[in-house]
Amino acid sequence: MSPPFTISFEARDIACERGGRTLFEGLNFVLEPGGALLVSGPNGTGKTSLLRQIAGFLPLASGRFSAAGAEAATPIAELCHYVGHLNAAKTAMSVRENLAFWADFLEGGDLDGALDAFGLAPLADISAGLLSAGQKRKLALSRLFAAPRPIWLLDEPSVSLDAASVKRLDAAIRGHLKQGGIAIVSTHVPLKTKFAQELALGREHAA
Ligand SMILES: Nc1ncnc2c1ncn2[C@@H]1O[C@H](COP(=O)(O)OP(=O)(O)OP(=O)(O)O)[C@@H](O)[C@H]1O
Repeated sequence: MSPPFTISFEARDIACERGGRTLFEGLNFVLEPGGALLVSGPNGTGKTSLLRQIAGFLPLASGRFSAAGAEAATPIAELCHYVGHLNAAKTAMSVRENLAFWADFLEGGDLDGALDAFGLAPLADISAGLLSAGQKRKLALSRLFAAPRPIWLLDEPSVSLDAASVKRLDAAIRGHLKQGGIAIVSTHVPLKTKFAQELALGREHAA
């Protein structure tokens, strides 16, 4: 699937239960191509859970997600890149091998673009296990460029990043939106990215 993207994404009447508790219910939003959603709320209100539901890792208690546009027949999970708290890197493999794995697995192939996206080219032959926390996060984010996917799900993507890298992340999200991509982002760090909508999850289950 090559940019520019034409997918729009709808969440209708979404509910989430974890450990027998209802975290949220009746969530609705629509994102057009180029739209970004900021998911906010105190700790424990379900930001990660919502992103994991969209990525297909967590079942819906009710509701449905749907996509419309040229690639709408593709399962939602295959339209998404999910970058969560875990960096999903194989520690014994080099940076390049990790990205090559993802490019292959996601049927992409822009390995050089992925290595350049967050400045990892000089570290290409280092084992991922030897990277610093910030470098590991950059490796996880570089996956966004290993294969084009229209919907980016980013859970606290700036954690461990230095100021220059946060700017790079911000610019990467804006570039994705310009190509018609969609970004759904949970962040406590202010970004220059213009979020079309904000979804503030409630406080009743905060801990
Ligand atoms: N596997 C699980 N079983 C039961 N409850 C869980 C499970 N995983 C998470 N929870 C609970 O679900 C709630 C929401 O967690 P979630 O990680 O989605 O919140 P969050 O808004 O992303 O929080 P934070 O801002 O701290 O990252 C929390 O109360 C958490 O304890």
